[in-house]
Amino acid sequence: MKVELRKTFQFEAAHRLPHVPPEHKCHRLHGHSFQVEIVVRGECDPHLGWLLDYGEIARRFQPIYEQLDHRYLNEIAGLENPTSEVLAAWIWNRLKPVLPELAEVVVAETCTARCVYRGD
Ligand SMILES: Nc1nc2c(c(=O)[nH]1)N=C([C@H](O)[C@H](O)COP(=O)(O)OP(=O)(O)OP(=O)(O)O)CN2
Ligand SMILES: [Zn+2]
Repeated sequence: MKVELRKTFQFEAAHRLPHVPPEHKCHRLHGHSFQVEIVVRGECDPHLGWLLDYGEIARRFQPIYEQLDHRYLNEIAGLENPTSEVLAAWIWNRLKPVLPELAEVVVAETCTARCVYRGD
């Protein structure tokens, strides 16, 4: 039985988008409660009744979370232009090697906008 698990995390961070025109609101320093959804897909273990412990997803995401929470994202290597798209790919590149079942990274800066990255 193939299943998909979704585990959501929230972190607080500041950013600005240096490549948009100076009059764009996102050119200014501002902050978000970022929501990150980690999605894994695979075969459900018939004995355990799960693909992966949700807690295991959290443990593997934790070192990445610590690099992001309460940070100024523009100061982090690879996040000099921290759009949702760049951040989703940045998380994917760090998580996929330790979580091979990873299928999607979803990044939401606000309640109304989100970016989905599937590694391609
Ligand atoms: N494709 C992208 N567009 C925008 C990004 C992004 O990362 N990728 N980022 C921003 C800003 O960081 C902004 O903080 C979030 O934008 P927006 O959804 O427009 O925020 P609002 O809360 O102001 O949205 P409203 O629905 O208009 O209130 C901008 N664009
Ligand atoms: Zn923003």
